Amino acid sequence: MKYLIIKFGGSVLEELPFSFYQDIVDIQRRGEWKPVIVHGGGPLISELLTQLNIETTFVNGMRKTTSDVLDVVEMVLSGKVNKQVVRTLKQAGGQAIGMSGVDGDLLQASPLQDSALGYVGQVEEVNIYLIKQVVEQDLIPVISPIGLDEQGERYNINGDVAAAAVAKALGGKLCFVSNIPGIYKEVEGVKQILTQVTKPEVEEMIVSGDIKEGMIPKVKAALEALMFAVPEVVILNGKEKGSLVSFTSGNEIGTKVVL
Ligand SMILES: Nc1ncnc2c1ncn2[C@@H]1O[C@H](COP(=O)(O)OP(=O)(O)O)[C@@H](O)[C@H]1O
Ligand SMILES: CC(=O)N[C@@H](CCC(=O)OP(=O)(O)O)C(=O)O
Repeated sequence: MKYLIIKFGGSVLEELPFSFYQDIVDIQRRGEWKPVIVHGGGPLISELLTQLNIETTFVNGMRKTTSDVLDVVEMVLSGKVNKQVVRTLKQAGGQAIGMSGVDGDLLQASPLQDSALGYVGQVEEVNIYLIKQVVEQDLIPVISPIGLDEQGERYNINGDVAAAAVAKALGGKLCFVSNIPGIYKEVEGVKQILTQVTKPEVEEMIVSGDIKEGMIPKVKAALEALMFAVPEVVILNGKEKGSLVSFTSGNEIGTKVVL
């Protein structure tokens, strides 16, 4: 069974064309690939935090998460965004089931070493049996990135980190769908999209500042996934119609991350 882990973030969520969801349903129907969705929703979380007058800051693309922030993160991701994605897949003719990483120990987590980030977690284990059961029922799993530790404490997990963990556990291809056509690099004042980027190049671009903000956890997660049995990782633009189908058809699209 070939799994395709599709991660889309808040950057593109509101702008994804309806055809993007239809493409996911089509891919599932054709049967070669089993789509598993992991989503983010960072900007929507920030919006609600601002409305509630709760301060929010990021360190290297990760949100500092106090317990007040954590409540809002869970509300937005596992409530609003997760159900919106399930609903849209239904409108596109598919059947999806929304799950948070909290449900059925789907994302077993531990706190990040960086305690300055508060309740931010990393994934220790993924309950792939649950995902496989759902997939066998011809349902598309839609996963929100909140994890639980052994004591039942919840953690905010970056969506890219969660998607890489799911891809690693399933050994599937990983597709980061974002609002940019790939990773760009400025060469003599001109922005160029890279068709492929290697681990040493990524590391250098983080140091030079060419890769910044939300792109940092994305490329780090991509490299981590590649080091553990994920056959392919690509970053592509969800606003570009047909981009996902193009990727599953083996065409060169977006930026491929390689070791
Ligand atoms: N070198 C780069 N190439 C492309 N995007 C970059 C780069 N460095 C930083 N970014 C930023 O990363 C963003 C994507 O990350 P993020 O906003 O977290 O997206 P998502 O919500 O899809 O996870 C882009 O919109 C862009 O602003
Ligand atoms: C720890 C951490 O940063 N968690 C993210 C979870 C959502 C997310 O990853 O959203 P995007 O995919 O839209 O970036 C956050 O709180 O914003």
